[in-house]
Amino acid sequence: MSTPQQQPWPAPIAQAPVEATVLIPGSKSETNRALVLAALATGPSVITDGLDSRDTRLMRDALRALGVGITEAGNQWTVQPPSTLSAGGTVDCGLAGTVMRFVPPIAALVNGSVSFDGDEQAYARPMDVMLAALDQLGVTVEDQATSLPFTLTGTGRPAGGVVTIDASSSSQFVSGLLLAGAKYAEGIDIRHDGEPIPSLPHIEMTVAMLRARGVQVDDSEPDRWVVAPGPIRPLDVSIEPDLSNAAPFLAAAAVTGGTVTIPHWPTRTLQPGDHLRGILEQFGAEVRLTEAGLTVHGTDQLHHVDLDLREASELTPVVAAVAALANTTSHIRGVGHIRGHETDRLAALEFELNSLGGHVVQTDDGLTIHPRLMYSGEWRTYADHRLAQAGAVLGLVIDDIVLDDVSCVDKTMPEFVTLWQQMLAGSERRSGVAEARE
Ligand SMILES: O=C(O)C1=C[C@@H](OP(=O)(O)O)[C@@H](O)[C@H](O)C1
Ligand SMILES: C=C(OP(=O)(O)O)C(=O)O
Repeated sequence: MSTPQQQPWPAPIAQAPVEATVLIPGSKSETNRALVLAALATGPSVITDGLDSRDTRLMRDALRALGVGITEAGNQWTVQPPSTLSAGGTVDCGLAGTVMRFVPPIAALVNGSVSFDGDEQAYARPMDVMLAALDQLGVTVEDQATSLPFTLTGTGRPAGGVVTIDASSSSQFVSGLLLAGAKYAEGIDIRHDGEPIPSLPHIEMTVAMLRARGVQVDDSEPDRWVVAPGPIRPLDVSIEPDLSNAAPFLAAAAVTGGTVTIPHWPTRTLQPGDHLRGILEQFGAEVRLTEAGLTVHGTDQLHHVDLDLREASELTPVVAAVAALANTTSHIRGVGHIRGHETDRLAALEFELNSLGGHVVQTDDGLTIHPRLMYSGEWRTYADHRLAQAGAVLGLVIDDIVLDDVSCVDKTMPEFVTLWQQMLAGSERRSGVAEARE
């Protein structure tokens, strides 16, 4: 299906330490969960400050293809669930994990067929676990497909009950089944059997958002989630800023010795991006959470780190970029599954950092990063928004880094380039660099 046009981008160097306050748009993970739950609810819900990006547009269009009414008026979207979900549609998943893992369990509620496709690159992302789970639930998966594209045929109301899966390749398999499970006749009893599940905070976010809508979820046993059948209450919600998308901006403060504030940083949140506070401290930055938001102040020290990022694996590319600029060798562990993210992120980071002069080695479950003097060159982004963010961070302090394609930021933050440029322009004005150049 259609993919965005490639757009090369010379990543701007920081002429001065960055000094900026950056407003970060809404959380992808929260927005797409809020949309799905609103679509399955017993009445209309209003979502305020939802993220408007490719992944959430794909989700809105996917739900519309199933007959859900969604009207958008500025920063408020009203979601009107249909009395019955409709069959016959095609869902474009793009490269969005949340669309390809959250929508099929809803399609299981349709009496008839729904087809799923996506970017060619999405065909490589793990789907086998979800398709096998749906098969256990009585949904027909045409041609026994194990990845995108595929067609599902449901009978209207799956029985539900016990489903045993190995979710070690993505927490989204558990979240997807949880989100729809209350609508199955017997609810759902998900049991994980395998290596540890990554990104557990994202599953906790799913559970919390279900409970906020009156759904009973028992997660008292490790690796087991039991959802009672029942209605999902409509709920009007405001979406938090996307804390993972704050990563490159906060990293900019750390690597340039500047100061960046992100307003509206929640004091309590289930977003794994909140781990950035501890991570940046370990790199040697000063981190303060006040009423003004989260402020990161870079010091003249960039320490190496030894981090298990299993819970917050989507931070790996930006963390790896910072680590490549640190004083000595860093280790990132617990993220073997990100080989199945937008691209094989471990291979991509190893290759790209090494091609700029770094010395990075993949391990079974992460990266060993030996900082070296790095030099100008092309940074390939592999259609991965977080690779683009990592390249932008490096470009702040290494001359002439050119991203082969920055359009991929549309996935979760279409305004990335504008916000990045504003951050740098404001910093130059404050430091007087801009005037000195004129
Ligand atoms: O449920 C979610 O919203 C997400 C779960 C995580 O997926 P994995 O468990 O596949 O890492 C995360 O990396 C992704 O960006 C968003
Ligand atoms: C892994 C990510 O996305 P997705 O939701 O497509 O899995 C990500 O945003 O880093």
